[in-house]
Amino acid sequence: MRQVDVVGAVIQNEAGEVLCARRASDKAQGGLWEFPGGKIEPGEQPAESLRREICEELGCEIAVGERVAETTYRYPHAVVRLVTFRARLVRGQPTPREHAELRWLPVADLGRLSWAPADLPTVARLQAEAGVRAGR
Ligand SMILES: Nc1nc2c([nH]c(=O)n2[C@H]2C[C@H](O)[C@@H](COP(=O)(O)OP(=O)(O)OP(=O)(O)O)O2)c(=O)[nH]1
Repeated sequence: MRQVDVVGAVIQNEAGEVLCARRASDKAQGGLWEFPGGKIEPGEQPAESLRREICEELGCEIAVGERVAETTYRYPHAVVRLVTFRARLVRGQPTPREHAELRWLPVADLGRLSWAPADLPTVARLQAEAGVRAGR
């Protein structure tokens, strides 16, 4: 089965809210929420791919920080290895060029969205770090 390496950005604003992006309905995992990002192209370093994808998808610039989580998830169409990184905006404001919707949410509320399955370990990690109890 096709294996894809994907990077996702956990972008937080000054209030600590996390930028959540809803996938367009015509894509794989359409309508589900994700951390914006995309596939690593051959020869790219993960942080480089992430900066490129955010620029293409959201029209802004980020600085990439430490890794949050890494998961491998077997979807019907491919095996996705997702690595998420903390990131902060350094220029511009995120604008949805490819996503159906963008939303800033407090970490405690992330569990209210329907996430792509590969993203759930990142959500759990962020909530554990913030001391949010499961099921809230
Ligand atoms: N960008 C991103 N993709 C994710 C996340 N979680 C997750 O399961 N995915 C999946 C969805 C896609 O199958 C794949 C990433 O694809 P992508 O966003 O680069 O591209 P796409 O669906 O437009 O790709 P394509 O196959 O149509 O070229 O990883 C996530 O948090 N961010």
